[in-house]
Amino acid sequence: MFTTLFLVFSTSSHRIGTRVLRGLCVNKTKLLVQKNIIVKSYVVPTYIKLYEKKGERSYSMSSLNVNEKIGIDIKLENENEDILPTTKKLKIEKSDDTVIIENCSDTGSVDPIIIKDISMIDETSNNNNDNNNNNNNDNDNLEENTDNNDASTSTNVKDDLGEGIQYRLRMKNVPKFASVKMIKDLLAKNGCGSLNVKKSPKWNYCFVQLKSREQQLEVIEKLKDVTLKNKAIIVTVDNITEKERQLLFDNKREANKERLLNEQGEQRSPEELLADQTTPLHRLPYSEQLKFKDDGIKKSLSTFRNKIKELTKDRYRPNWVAEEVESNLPCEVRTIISSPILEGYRNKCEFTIGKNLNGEKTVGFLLGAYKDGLNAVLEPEKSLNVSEVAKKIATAMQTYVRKSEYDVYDRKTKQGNWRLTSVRSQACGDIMIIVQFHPQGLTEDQINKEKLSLAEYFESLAKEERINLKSLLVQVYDGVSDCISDKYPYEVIYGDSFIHEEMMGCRFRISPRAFFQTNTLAAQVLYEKCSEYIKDLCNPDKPPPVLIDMCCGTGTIGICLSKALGNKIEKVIGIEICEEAVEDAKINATLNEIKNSEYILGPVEKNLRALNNYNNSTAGTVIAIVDPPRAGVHKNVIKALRNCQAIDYFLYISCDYNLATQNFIDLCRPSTNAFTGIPFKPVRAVGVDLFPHAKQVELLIEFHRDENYSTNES
Ligand SMILES: C[S@@+](CC[C@H](N)C(=O)[O-])C[C@H]1O[C@@H](n2cnc3c(N)ncnc32)[C@H](O)[C@@H]1O
Repeated sequence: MFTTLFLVFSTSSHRIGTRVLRGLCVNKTKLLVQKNIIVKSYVVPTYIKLYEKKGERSYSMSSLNVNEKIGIDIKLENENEDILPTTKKLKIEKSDDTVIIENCSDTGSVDPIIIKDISMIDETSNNNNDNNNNNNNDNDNLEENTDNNDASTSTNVKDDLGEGIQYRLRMKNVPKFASVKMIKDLLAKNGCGSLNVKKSPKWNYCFVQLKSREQQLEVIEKLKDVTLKNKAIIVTVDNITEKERQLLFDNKREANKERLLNEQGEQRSPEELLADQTTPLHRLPYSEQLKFKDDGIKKSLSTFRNKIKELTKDRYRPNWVAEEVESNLPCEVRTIISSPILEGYRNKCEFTIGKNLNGEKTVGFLLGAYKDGLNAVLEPEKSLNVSEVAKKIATAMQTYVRKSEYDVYDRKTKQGNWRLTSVRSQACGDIMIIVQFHPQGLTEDQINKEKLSLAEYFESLAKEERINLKSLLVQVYDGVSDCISDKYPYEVIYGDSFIHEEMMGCRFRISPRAFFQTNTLAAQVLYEKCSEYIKDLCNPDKPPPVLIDMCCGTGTIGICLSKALGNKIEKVIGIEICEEAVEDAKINATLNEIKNSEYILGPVEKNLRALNNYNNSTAGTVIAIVDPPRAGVHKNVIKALRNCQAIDYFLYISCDYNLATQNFIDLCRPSTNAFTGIPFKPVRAVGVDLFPHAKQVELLIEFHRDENYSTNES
């Protein structure tokens, strides 16, 4: 009865990680898994998948469900009497370096199984398996391991990686919206120090880079029992050599390239492919685009209502959820407001410098992501949302780069110098250009010479083309990210280090790192809507309101609203994480004669004293407004809002309503130990289209304190 079994062990949710164990079933008396150093920190798995190899490349899968900590039931989905009985009870014992799983089934008809000499590899080292429940991925995993399934040759592959080993950990159960910063903070908070983290917004996992095996083990230990957004973090070792990493990456790229090219057939021209990528709704008439966005908003708000319904099943149910409404919407949702400008509306574009399909140096957009295998750059000539002046600058940069003695940066070989050009072209005419350059060992003199030449080139272009170039900056960057780095400095090589924009009769200074809404004219419509909502909330018989502008950027919302209300605001308090933006906000308040303002630098979740100050205020109204990044705000912000008795009104502006839904839920859910204070209720909502031809839309929701809550609660 010899057979080869593959086991996927997953630990209990609050413990370490998942591993693939590859082994040889010797006979059916005992299942023995010899552990290596990594398994040291393992606890008894709660979830096991067992694969039985049938022939060269065929596998069947069985589920082994853990029965508490002392045993597991085996249920063979693909039953094979020769190998395992239909259902087995297995007992698990573990010592420091061994896990023994033996049959304790009372049928006793078949002896326990022994699997020994098992080599252990990381489940994730050779594939993209992020989901233990994904059979395909598990099978992929096995496919990759079949070459070496003879237990006698087993080794801990991660110890034999040889040269260029990268000590990595894969952290799973990380919310997609979690930023690198959020994860770094979590690591630092748990005593792991400042570590390098790699994460894409599409991943529900991330990689943590370490210097040694010892550090790796230390971090694993420190991350035991750590949770993020209420989910236990699962950590697995994911060591890899640079060569292996590149190979995996190349293979994946090739596969993706094939997939992308075959997906829609070859009928689409590269320009169409790019248009579908950057402006996926461009084929629809604008009225249909608006309907698409309106429907999306309504669907998401209906989900939000259902969620609150669910949470209030056995307890107080607020009126806005209890009432039967055909639309199932939580509040009045007004028709989406269109953008006053449909084309060329983007005031910020980041162009990649690379090679086009003919191998010529080009400045434009990447056709597909580099990781997807399509790394040709296409000129933005036909891009609907790029302004004419930004196109002109991209073309000029391309001309410059084509003549340059330096090559464009190659994302694969990491050779070459010219990397990116970012163009800010504000509605008022101000232009900022940032050029990113890889030093590649050039001397300071060589780099300075290049900066000088670039400055002369753009200065004369600005004169010839009547471009209001206010700021030209260079970032010398030798990192790997494909974006303008937040950490590396900028050097001003022409003009100032900032530009200006005008909106709602106000003027704003914008520094290179500061956020500014990408469609100025539509943002003005959005802010006008906010001021309309706020005017309705202001009681003329009461003292003027205090406005708390969370994630205030350069101070736009607070300043515009203050002006729109005829400066009848008691005070504007802005909280913002980006230092340059806070500096801008302070200057902008002065520029616009807003005297009663205060700006706080730091994450809003850690700077809520602005709210606490008003906790017992009985004077005027306090209105909070938040316009957070895509992922929404930290739940502590919502907690503080609920607990701040002075705040009866809250405006939420979201550019990703699906991601913000959790914030809406936490704001409106019945009081719990975690979310104290009287909940809010949605009162009205409206979408404003800041992104014609793209899928995003801004959603403004007005929330009020649910005044019926305490009296109705049973
Ligand atoms: C969508 S922008 C809105 C900016 C501004 N309200 C406006 O309309 O121009 C989000 C802003 O939140 C800031 N931000 C991101 N995370 C933050 C945090 N945890 N605390 C405070 N500000 C944050 C960003 O730097 C950015 O300026």
